[in-house]
Order: sequence, then structure tokens, then C-alpha cells
Amino acid sequence: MIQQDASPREQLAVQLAEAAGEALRQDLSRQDRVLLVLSGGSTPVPFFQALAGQELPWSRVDVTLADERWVAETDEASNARLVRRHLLKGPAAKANFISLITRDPTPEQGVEAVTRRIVALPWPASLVVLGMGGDGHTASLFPDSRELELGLTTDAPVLAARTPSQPQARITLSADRLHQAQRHALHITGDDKRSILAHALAGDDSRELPIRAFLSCPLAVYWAP
Ligand SMILES: O=C1O[C@H](COP(=O)(O)O)[C@@H](O)[C@H](O)[C@H]1O
Repeated sequence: MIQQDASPREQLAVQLAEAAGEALRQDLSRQDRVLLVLSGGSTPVPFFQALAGQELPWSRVDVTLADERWVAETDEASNARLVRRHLLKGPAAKANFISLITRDPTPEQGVEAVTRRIVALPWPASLVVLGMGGDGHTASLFPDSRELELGLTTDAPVLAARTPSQPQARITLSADRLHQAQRHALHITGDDKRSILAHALAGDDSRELPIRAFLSCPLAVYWAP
């Protein structure tokens, strides 16, 4: 429920959590297990907190990430750490979380094992929640990455990605795999991201702005100032 004094971003997070909860409940009425794919970064924290409060049979929910930095889960940059801290609490701790990280030193070495974990999940996902960076990247499909072309075109579910603009190596679901969902949402905040989204909507080159690869999923946009 939205509190009277909640900020626009908190209200947005609650609306998205309610929509996600509803989507999962709908699919759980027809199937045994459901899959939820989440993004990391700084935007989703209030969403994760609101989602943790949704009434769901969490033990039947598989949760994974659209992408991850190749760092230990104890690292502040870890998306898994974010999910564990803010979503997998109380009843939601019963959800089955599938990390995109292995003990291998590089994502190129870990990608095979991660792929095995990912393909074993109950696809299509009920919902993929994407984020978007200031450069139009989504998941770890970055405009300046050598692996962008591969990420946008391969039918492999998972790939390693390196990007000059980012300090850590990454692992990411491919666009093809991220498309395999019943529903897609984009969660963004701030005027800068609204302008980037407007720019993305005005063109069609996903190599310039990778978020374009998802604009016609269809994509439900959750934006607040
Ligand atoms: O690097 C990443 O950034 C995007 C956007 O993050 P934000 O901090 O601007 O909200 C995120 O969607 C992605 O999962 C993450 O790895």
C-alpha cells in the first residue's frame, strides 16, 4: 500500500511491486513455479523492499538477475548482494535465488556453468524488470562493449561482457533470453533517464542505445522524477 507521505520514487516502487506481485500470482495460479528476472544498480532498492512485502508463496518463486558484475557477493558492487539485502527477507527469503556468479576468476570461464543454471529455470519468465543506465545500456548490454553485437543477436542465453566504461567485467543474459518473458517492465527515475528514453523512442539503432532492443516487447515504463 502507498503511504501518504511517500516520495514519488517510493510510490513508483510500490506500484511496480504490486504489478510484479500480481503477475506472479496470476502465473502461479496456472503453474507450479514462476521466474522473476531483476536488474541491479541503485534504482531498484525501494522496489525490492516493497516487493518483499508482497503476499506470495515465495518458495515457488525463482529469482535471478538480468546481469551481474564479476565480483564476490560481499562486494558492494554485487547485484546479488542487493537482492539478498533488500528482497530476500522475511517470507520472501523462501524464494530460490539463482546467482550469475561462480568461483571462476573470469566470467568467460564461468559462463558455461551459469548458462546451465539459467536454462534450468522455468522459462518464459513471468516478468523481466529492466533498468537503464545514462548511456542507454540495459542489463550489461553496453553501447561501448565489444560484446554488444553478440549480446543483441546470439541465441545463447548468457554471455560474458567487458566494457571500457566499467571497472568490472560483467556477465549478462542475452537480449534473446531477456525477451523470453510474459511481461517486461523498465524501472527508471530522474529527468536524465526520461530524456534518454525519449531519445531511444525516437530511433531504432540498438547499437547506439541498447534499451531500444526492448521497446516493443511491449515494455511497461515505470518512471518517477
Ligand atoms: O550496471 C547496471 O546499471 C543498470 C542501471 O543502474 P542504475 O544504478 O542506473 O539504476 C542496471 O539496470 C544493471 O542491472 C546494472 O548492472
